Amino acid sequence: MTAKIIDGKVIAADLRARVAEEVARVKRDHNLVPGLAVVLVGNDPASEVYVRSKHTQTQAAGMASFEHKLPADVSQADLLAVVAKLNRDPSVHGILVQLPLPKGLNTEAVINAIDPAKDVDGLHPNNAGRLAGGFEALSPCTPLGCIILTKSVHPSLEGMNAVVIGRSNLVGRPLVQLLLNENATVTIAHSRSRDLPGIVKQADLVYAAVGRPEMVRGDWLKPGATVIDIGINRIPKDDGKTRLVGDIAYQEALAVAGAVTPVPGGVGQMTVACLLVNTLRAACAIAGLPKPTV
Ligand SMILES: NC(=O)C1=CN([C@@H]2O[C@H](COP(=O)(O)OP(=O)(O)OC[C@H]3O[C@@H](n4cnc5c(N)ncnc54)[C@H](OP(=O)(O)O)[C@@H]3O)[C@@H](O)[C@H]2O)C=CC1
Ligand SMILES: Nc1nc(=O)c2c([nH]1)NC[C@@H]1CN(c3ccc(C(=O)N[C@@H](CCC(=O)O)C(=O)O)cc3)C=[N+]21
Repeated sequence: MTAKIIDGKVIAADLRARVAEEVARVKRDHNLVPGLAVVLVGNDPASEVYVRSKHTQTQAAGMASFEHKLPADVSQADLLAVVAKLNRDPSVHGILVQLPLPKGLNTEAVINAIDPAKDVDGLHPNNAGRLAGGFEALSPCTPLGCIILTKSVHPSLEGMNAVVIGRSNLVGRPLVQLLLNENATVTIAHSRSRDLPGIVKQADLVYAAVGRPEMVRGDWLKPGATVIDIGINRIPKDDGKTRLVGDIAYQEALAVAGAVTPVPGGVGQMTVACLLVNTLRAACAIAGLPKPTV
């Protein structure tokens, strides 16, 4: 058996095209140009790659893109002042502060300072709490992308056994909430879980958001399972360059699973596309317009 490869590139491109159509519509009918501001502190090369692709794709969708690069030694007060300015700026509808922040900065205070209406990362406690309560909320982009990729294989997740490995505020926890909203039965695993292979064996849907290269082995999987690999790990190659691998042993998974997402070309593609969706949604909500159809 060889698993279906879920093509994040194609699904993300389709989503971005639908966002671009809606952006053109709100521009034409309401003179509204959704704007996304990204704040990058320091110069982590991986973050710079992500921020650049976000910038290109935001503009390609017809939205405004603003970048704020701050030195790694920026003070907490100066960073908070940038956030406050973006909160007040009417051309900005989405604010993303790239994480992790350099040591010495208080991440929680920075997230709390973002206007929840512009919190396109869904990290502000208002949004995280609303999501956990089952209320409408801006939800984190990576989990949103995971749900879309899963539904490309299983249009309904009702009653399926899902295992989420990882419980971060950015990925694992919000993914659990979105899966509950889809009526899946959800198990949450983490570094203190016992018998992870045994837990994964029960799952129709496996989500790995750990940050450990190829941790989930093929023989952990239930045959036919749908496997969504969220991990992005940079591994050194012999030629001095690096390659990306996920948290799942991809070649092994292909032989056992029903469907698998590749890394790169899977979840990462969806994260950026969903950021555009959230920015469009935030812009419409702030402007008092009806919810967009994407
Ligand atoms: N594709 C994309 O768009 C994105 C990819 N990522 C990638 O996803 C991965 C996870 O990111 P993030 O959630 O931010 O990472 P965090 O480091 O915040 O969280 C990792 C989680 O994995 C758990 N964990 C660590 N070791 C083990 C283990 N041996 N067994 C089981 N669980 C373990 C931790 O458990 P505990 O809570 O007990 O410490 C924690 O909950 C990374 O590779 C990151 O690069 C992240 C964001 C977006
Ligand atoms: N506030 C905040 N929000 C985030 O959503 C956030 C963050 N901080 N910090 C870092 C992580 C990581 N992340 C990725 C997004 C896209 C790709 C992506 O586009 N990946 C491509 C490949 C990129 C490459 O080749 O390097 C792919 O998987 O196909 C990867 C990783 C968002 N994150």
